[in-house]
Amino acid sequence: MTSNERVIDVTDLRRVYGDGTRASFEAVRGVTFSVGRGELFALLGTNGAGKTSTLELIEGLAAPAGGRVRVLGHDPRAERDRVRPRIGVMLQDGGFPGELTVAETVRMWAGCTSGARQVDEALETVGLSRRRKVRVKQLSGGEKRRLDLALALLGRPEVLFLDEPTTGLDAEGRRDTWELVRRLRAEGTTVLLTTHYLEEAEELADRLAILHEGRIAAEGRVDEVVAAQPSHVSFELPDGYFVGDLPPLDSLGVTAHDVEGRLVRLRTDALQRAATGLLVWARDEGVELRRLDVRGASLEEAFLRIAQDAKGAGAESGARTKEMAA
Ligand SMILES: Nc1ncnc2c1ncn2[C@@H]1O[C@H](COP(=O)(O)OP(=O)(O)OP(=O)(O)O)[C@@H](O)[C@H]1O
Repeated sequence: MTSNERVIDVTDLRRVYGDGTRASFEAVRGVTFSVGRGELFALLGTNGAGKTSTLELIEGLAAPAGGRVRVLGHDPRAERDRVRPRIGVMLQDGGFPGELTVAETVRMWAGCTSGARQVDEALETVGLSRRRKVRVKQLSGGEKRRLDLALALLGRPEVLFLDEPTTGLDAEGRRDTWELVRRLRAEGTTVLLTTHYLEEAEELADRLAILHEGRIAAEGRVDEVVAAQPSHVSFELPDGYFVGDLPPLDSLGVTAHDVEGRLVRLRTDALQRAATGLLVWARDEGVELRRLDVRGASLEEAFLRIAQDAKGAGAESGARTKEMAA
């Protein structure tokens, strides 16, 4: 369920590390996007792309070097008192005292949260009830992530920020968290999450942005981002045939091809036309296309391509400049 209300609105956001006296680094370089009420927006990106840096600006934990952030219509930093009670934040590392038990940690946190859930309910929600008496330092990495999530949910937030919520969870834990996030979203919670897992974005996100080196390289619904990528067909040339014997490749909608030994790889934006044309040709010739592989574009491919393209273009990557800090 989404609406036109922009619950999160980010315009030309910039973040610079360093104080200008040493080499500074611009980690977020003009990021713009918005998230509607009840929507789940995923920020994807390679290591160091700027996901956490962006999230922290939106959470009001750091001041932007440029641009504008609004959460629920307010500046999350200047108007922290108006924003903080309505949001839930799950950081990458909650940093809770290791000596406290799980239940004590939740109780302590609840003391600072208005309208907090009961401790039992909070632990039940994330599947930690049986670990309530265990000290935080004895929890596994995945259990710590669940505790972080329980604390983010304590105040029944309207807007939930999740920084890599399933890192360190096993497959079942990840599914459980996805289920919980889906439930929260169905109840109307707006969610902004960062993740390394493409499957997680595919499973959960209404829309996503792929960040690369501090900029948004692609944005939209999963199907829109994927549709911008080519599909692939590959097969082995039948004995005695050459590429020139195939039907004209442009008539099949093929945009690029390469040949390695007998293996032919085609790229196309018209997968059905290319596949049908080849199969009809093979049938008419009475030959078999061995090792035939017909593959639609995927989010993974979009992601890898963006990273690769940027690597090719990226002499400026990692540029550290002083003037950016100004
Ligand atoms: N405190 C800091 N001082 C200087 N540079 C920093 C600091 N924190 C992050 N950076 C740099 O900013 C860039 C973006 O980091 P950020 O943690 O936002 O990326 P990320 O996309 O969240 O990465 P990851 O997926 O690895 O968590 C990286 O190049 C990182 O080295």
